[in-house]
Amino acid sequence: MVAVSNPLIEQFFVKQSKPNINPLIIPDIPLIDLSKPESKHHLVKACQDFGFFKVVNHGVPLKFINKLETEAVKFFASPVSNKERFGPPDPFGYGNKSIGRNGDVGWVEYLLLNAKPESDYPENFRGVVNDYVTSVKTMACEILEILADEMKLQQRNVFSKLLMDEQSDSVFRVNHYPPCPEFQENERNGRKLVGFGEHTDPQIISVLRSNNTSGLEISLRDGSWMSVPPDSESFFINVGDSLQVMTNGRFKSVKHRVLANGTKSRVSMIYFGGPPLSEKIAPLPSLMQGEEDSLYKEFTWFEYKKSAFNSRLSDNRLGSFEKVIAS
Ligand SMILES: C=C1C[C@]23C[C@@]1(O)CC[C@H]2[C@@]12CC[C@H](O)[C@@](C)(C(=O)O1)[C@H]2[C@@H]3C(=O)O
Ligand SMILES: O=C(O)CCC(=O)C(=O)O
Ligand SMILES: [Fe+2]
Repeated sequence: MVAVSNPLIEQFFVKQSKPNINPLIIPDIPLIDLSKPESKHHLVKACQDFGFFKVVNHGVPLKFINKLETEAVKFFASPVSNKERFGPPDPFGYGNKSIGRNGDVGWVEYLLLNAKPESDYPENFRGVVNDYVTSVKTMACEILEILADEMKLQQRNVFSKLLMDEQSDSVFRVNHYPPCPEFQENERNGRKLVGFGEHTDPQIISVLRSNNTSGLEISLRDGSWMSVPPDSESFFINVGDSLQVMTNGRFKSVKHRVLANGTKSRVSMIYFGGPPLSEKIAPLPSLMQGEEDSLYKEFTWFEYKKSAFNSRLSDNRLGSFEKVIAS
């Protein structure tokens, strides 16, 4: 069979992909059960080894999750003219296929919102997003506080206070990856349709929940891609670039991407916990050992965010903030 060569579709295929992981050596995604005290001992290792883990018994009420998903499904199913009332994203609002301002595209439509409740949310999202974000933020802060405890940092709120701050620059996003029937043929030919191209998240921590459609993949240390089995009852946590810097590279900001599907639509919702714009992002002094040097130049979240939003999705955004250490 011949692959579809519709030029409009072509741009959504992955150009060069590192191999998928060898099925014989698939590692387990770290699983953290927040109701089990012993689970906390695995958190630091998960952030160091993967920068990614799954959370169960998270305490986020199911009714908040379901209400938000219902509204999201309704919104994306509404006429284009309705959705476009909320676009284009500048930076907040409705977007379709175009991601960011620098030419990235994906087989996705989305709503990007300020995590602080705002009156320009689509009507039905107002209270619903607030309930959901408040609850997810509480869970993210609990995780960040356990991490601080486990790393024996004196201030257990050293990370979480950045999300709790009135000025916290946090973002909320709902993504919809519609099925692409034209893609089925290409899938059989081993081609991959990109929903959201490979990238790391710039913030401190991202909390992701999706419906039961697969698509999310994380990049492992050897560069192979591992597919994350979806689980609508759990949350997935990504370490962001800022947490990598604050831990002087001990935690890894995980590279990830989403592949779209020929038949099933994927709906995901992600809270990106970020610090206030004026916050200095630097390795925590209390974490540095002996003569340990900072791996990064000094910058504020404002400076990093500005540089991130001028970059392409797959760029190594932290690269220009790394120090050249003389050997
Ligand atoms: C191509 C881009 C989209 C993005 C801004 C950027 O220039 C590079 C980072 C991208 C990202 C990834 C994580 C989040 O989804 C996001 C909202 C963010 O903070 O950084 C997106 C940005 C976006 O979609 O505008
Ligand atoms: O939609 C997803 O599952 C992940 C999307 C993502 O990584 C992002 O929006 O930054
Ligand atoms: Fe992401």
